[in-house]
Amino acid sequence: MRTSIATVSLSGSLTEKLTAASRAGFDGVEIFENDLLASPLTPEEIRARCADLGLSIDLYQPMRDIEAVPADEFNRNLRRARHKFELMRRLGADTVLVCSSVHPLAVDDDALAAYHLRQLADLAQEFGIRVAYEALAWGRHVSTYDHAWRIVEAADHPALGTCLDSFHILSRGSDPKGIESIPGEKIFFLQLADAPLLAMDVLQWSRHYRCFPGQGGFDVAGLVRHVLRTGYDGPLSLEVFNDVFRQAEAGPTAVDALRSLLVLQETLGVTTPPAPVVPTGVAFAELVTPDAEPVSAVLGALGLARTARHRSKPVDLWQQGEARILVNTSGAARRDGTGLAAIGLESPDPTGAARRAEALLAPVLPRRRAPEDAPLDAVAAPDGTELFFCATRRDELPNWRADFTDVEHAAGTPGVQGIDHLALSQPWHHFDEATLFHRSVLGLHAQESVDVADPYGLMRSRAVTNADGSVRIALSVGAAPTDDTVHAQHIALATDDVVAAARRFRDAGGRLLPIPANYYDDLAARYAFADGELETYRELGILYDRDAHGEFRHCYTVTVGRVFFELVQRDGYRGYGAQNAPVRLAAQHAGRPVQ
Ligand SMILES: O=C(O)c1ccc(O)c(O)c1
Ligand SMILES: [Mg+2]
Repeated sequence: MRTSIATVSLSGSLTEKLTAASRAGFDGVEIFENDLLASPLTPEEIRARCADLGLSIDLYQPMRDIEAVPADEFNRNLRRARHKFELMRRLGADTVLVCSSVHPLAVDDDALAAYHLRQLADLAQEFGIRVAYEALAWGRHVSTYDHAWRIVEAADHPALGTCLDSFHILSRGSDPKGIESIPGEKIFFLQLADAPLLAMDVLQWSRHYRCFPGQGGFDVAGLVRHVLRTGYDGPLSLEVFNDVFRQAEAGPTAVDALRSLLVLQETLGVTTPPAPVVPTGVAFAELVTPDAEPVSAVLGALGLARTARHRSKPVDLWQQGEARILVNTSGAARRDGTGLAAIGLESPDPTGAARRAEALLAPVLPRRRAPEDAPLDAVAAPDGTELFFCATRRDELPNWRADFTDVEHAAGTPGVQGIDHLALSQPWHHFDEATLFHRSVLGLHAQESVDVADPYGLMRSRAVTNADGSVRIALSVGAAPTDDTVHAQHIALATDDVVAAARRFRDAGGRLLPIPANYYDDLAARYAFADGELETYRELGILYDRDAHGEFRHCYTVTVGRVFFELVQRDGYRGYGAQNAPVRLAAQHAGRPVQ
């Protein structure tokens, strides 16, 4: 199907918006009136720019407060409409959106509304223009799609149809099944937006919190299914008013937007991109650092051993059990300190996984490798983390491990069994995009988002996982864009005895994050522990939580660069210790070196 996006969904000048929509691969745009008014380009120049960019202008919008108003007011509206239709002729746009009136003088009179819309359609027809009437969820007298349709039906004019907007329909809890009784050719336009399920004023909800389909809580695909049954063959057009997208860079937002429509069409069975290849484990996590020494000291104390070195690059493999951590000191390594740069995901079909990623607009990374290295497919996540699709122990497939040569090493200390989860902080304007990316590109399941209090802001966190929990990635975003505590990343290592692992770490010279005594007093009030248990936790800085599935004990190392480690003992527990995160964040702030 054709894809379109309203310019209001993207940041920047009109030219920047059009360029971003075109680069992402959209077929058309809805031009939002304010974007045109603020543009130095003439309508003819905008038309030419769109043509050069391969974009059709699918809708001009909106016209407001047209119908069911007093006669003199309506006559002024017709005069205004004539101006706009002339403008649209210059633009080469043939459909205009009219949203239901919120005018204080508008009357509750469907016959009058139909009469006015018929006159407007008569005028529009002279210009070869079609009028699409949309019910705003907060319209004064017309606020539901079926009501708007009844008026359009009564007006009975070939240049008048309706515009359906998933936000207005689903935010009011209307049943979208009734859409099927509208003839497809009378649905002149379809606008799509999702939104998180919030209990708030619907106008504020619409103007600030809309998001792309699949990023909120509405069944947008279900609604589109009803629309398609009518025979509607116009574009799927995104109209998303969102405070974050207004500030984010237009280019990535447009890609995120188009990805949402690709996934939607897949859900509807309209297209069949390569199927998701769900990762089955974490092959490795790769840290880049300007100085290997501090991070190597922490890894050594955690019981990992430096077992191998890349044969052509300055990359060491540290290992214990199934936990594999690469430490990369190459020139490409970040100058801003130690960071988590790449994740190796164990994939049943690495090539298929890369094809899926590419079909969903993930940037496929060039294979920066020596001729003898294993050809690894990799894509970039929205935060820039490189995701490698790996086949670690399958002889028939290229194995990244074969690029490493074993080095002599002491055995390391058993205790750590594998990587429990990875926590990646997202740039503040990429959070919804990151969730949709991990779900759609990698086929991971997104859990509910949780809010965590940080002393200097609120952190949102959302985990994406595979079915058996062997891949768990916790995505988070902080309120303060420059706060490096909130922006730290971490690697959580699984152990079946966190007390022993924490002791060994400390005895080997490692520094655990100290946790305040008040936390343990509270734990004592909430749970009954065996004699001495709480004292041990207090001594080591071990945190405790419990859910319906089991108990959770965990502790943290101090931070190196932007990275810290967590030791995790998960006895059936399914969460991530969100209950304890505020205490952990406060402790990390307190422990930061004074600047
Ligand atoms: O919020 C508004 O005013 C507005 C304008 C045009 C639309 O299509 C819409 O859904 C909302
Ligand atoms: Mg709309």
